[in-house]
Amino acid sequence: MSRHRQKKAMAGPKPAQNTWPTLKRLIGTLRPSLGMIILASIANTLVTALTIFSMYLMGLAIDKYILQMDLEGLGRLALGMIALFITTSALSYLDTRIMALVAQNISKSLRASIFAQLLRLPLSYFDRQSSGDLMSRLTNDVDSINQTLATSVSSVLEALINLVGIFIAMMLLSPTLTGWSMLVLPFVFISTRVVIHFSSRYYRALQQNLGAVNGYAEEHISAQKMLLLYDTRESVQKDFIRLNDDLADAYKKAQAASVLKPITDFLNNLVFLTVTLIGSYLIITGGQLTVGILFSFLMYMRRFTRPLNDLASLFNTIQAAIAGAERIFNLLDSPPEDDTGLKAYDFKGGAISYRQVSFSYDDEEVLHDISFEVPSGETVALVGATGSGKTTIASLLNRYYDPDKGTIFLDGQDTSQLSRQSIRDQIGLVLQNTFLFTESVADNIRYSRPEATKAEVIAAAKAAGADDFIRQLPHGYETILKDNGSNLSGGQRQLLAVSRAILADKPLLILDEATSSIDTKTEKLVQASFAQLTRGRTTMIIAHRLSTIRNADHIIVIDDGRIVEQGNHQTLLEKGGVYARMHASQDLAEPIAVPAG
Ligand SMILES: Nc1ncnc2c1ncn2[C@@H]1O[C@H](COP(=O)(O)OP(=O)(O)OP(=O)(O)O)[C@@H](O)[C@H]1O
Repeated sequence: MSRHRQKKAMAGPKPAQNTWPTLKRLIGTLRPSLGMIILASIANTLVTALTIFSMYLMGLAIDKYILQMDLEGLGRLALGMIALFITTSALSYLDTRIMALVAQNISKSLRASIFAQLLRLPLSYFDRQSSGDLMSRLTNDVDSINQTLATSVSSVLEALINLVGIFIAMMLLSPTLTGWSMLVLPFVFISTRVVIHFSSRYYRALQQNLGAVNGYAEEHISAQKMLLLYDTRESVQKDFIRLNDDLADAYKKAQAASVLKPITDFLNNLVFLTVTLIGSYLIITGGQLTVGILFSFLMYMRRFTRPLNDLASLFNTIQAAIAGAERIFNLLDSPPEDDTGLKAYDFKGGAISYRQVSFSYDDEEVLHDISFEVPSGETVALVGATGSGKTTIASLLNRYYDPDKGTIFLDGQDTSQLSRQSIRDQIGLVLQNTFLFTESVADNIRYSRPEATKAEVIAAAKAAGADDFIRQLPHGYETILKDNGSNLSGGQRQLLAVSRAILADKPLLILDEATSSIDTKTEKLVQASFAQLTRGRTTMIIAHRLSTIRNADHIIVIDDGRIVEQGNHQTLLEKGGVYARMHASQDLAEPIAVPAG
C-alpha cells in the first residue's frame, strides 16, 4: 500500500455533505415499496407491543396465581403466553423478511444503475476517479444502504415504540417508582454511552491499522522482483515493523477499553438494586405496590435504556448509509457521454485532418496547435519521446476526449458534430496493453464482432499470424485466458489484438505498438501482422520502432505536445533535424518508452 493510500485508509469514509437532500432522495427510492414497508412496520409495532404486554402478564402471574396458589390458572396463563410468543415470533419473521426483500430490491436496482452509468460515462470521468473508489460505490456503499434498510428502519421504529410503550407501562404500574427510576436511569445510559464511544473509537483505529498491515504486506509480496532488484528489503522490513507496532498498540488500546464494561455493569447493578430496594420498601410499608408489579417493573427498567443506546448507535449506521447514498447519487448524476442530436459519420475513405488542435486533461495543456493531414488509405506514424502526447492525439480521433480548441475532420466532416458511436464503429483499435477478458482465446478475438463464426475467428488469427501460437496453447482456441492474459507474452497479446482488429474489419485504424521488448521473431510476426492489417486502411500508428516508421507514408514528430517536424522517412532524413538525429542515435531502434513493469 502506498503512503498515499495508507493516508486515505486512515481518514476513513467521508460523511455526507448534503444529508437532508440525500436522505429525501433515498426515501424517494423507497416509494415503490411503501406498501411492504407499512406492512412490516405494523408487524414490528405489534411485536413490540406484545412483548411489553407479556412482561406485564408475568407480574400478573405472580400476584394472581402464584401467590394465590392457583396452579390451574397459572397453566391457562402459561398457555396464553405460549400463543403470544408464537404470534410475536411469526410477526417478527414477517417484518425481517419483508425488510430484507425491500432492501435487496433497492440494492439490486442501485447496482444495476451504477453499472449502467459506469458504461455510459466519458473517459475523462475515470481519469478523475480511482477504480478502487468506483468499485467501492458498487460494493461497500450499496451494501451499507442494504444493511441499513434491512435492519435499521425496523430497529429505529422498534426503539421508539419500546421507549414510549415502556414508559407508559411503567407509569400505569407505579408512578412513584417511575419517578424514582427516572432519577437513576440516566447514570446507566450515560455510562453505557461512554463505553460504546471509547470501544468503537479504538475498534475503528484497530480496523484501519489492520488494513494498513494487510495492504502493505499484500503489495510487497506481489512486488518481490522489485524488492530483489533494488535491494529495498531492509527498509521495507522496517516500514512493516512500524506498521506492525501500530497494530499491536491499537489492539492493546482496544483491549484496555473493554475494562470499562465491568465498571458499567457494576453501576447498572447498583441502580437496579436501588430501585428494587425502594420497591420492596413500598411493598413492606403497605404502599400501593405488589410483588408482581415490582417484578414487571424491574423487567421494564432493564429494557428501558436499551432503545436509547440502540438509537445512538443506529444513528452512526444511518449516517454511513447516507454518505454512501450521496456518493452513489453523485456518480449517477454525472453527465454521461451524450450522442443525441449528432449526425452519423458518413464514411468516404477515412481522410483524417487535424486543424490547430489543443487539448488539456485537467488544467495543463498537453497538446498545442496540432495540425496535419492524412489522405484516405495512407499511414501516419506518430513518433516522439514518452509523454510527448502521441496517445492523446490518437484518443481525440475516436472522441474518447474532445479538443479544447481546433477541429478534427474525418472525410471533411467536423467530428464534434458526429456521434461518437458512429465514428468508433469505423475505427479498429490495437492498444499497447491489450485488455484480455477471462474467456477463451476464441471469444477474446470475437470480442470485436460477437457474431463471428469459429472459421472467421481462425481466419483472422491466421491473417494476424497468431494461429501458430494459439494452437500450441493447452486447449488451442478454447484455452481460457486468466488475469488479463498474464501467461501470454507481450508479442502474443498484440497478435491477439491484431486478430481482433482484422476480424472487426474497420476501415480506419489506430495502432499503438508494444513498447515492451519482444523477441525478434515475434517482432517480425507482429510487423507482418500490422502490414497485413493496414493494407488499404487509413492508419494512425503510434510508433516505437524504426522499421514501422520507415514504411509510413507520413511521419509526425511530436515533442512536448507540439509537432516539431513532419514528412516521410526520406525527406525528414534529408532535412537533418530532430528526426534525423533520433535516427542517427538509433533511438527508434530501441523502444522509446521505458517498458512498464
Ligand atoms: N488520463 C490522463 N490524465 C491526465 N494527464 C494525462 C492522461 N493521460 C496522459 N496524460 C499526460 O498527457 C501527456 C501526454 O501523454 P500521452 O500518453 O499522450 O503521451 P505518449 O507520447 O503517448 O507517451 P508514451 O509514449 O509513453 O505512451 C503526458 O504528460 C501525460 O502525463
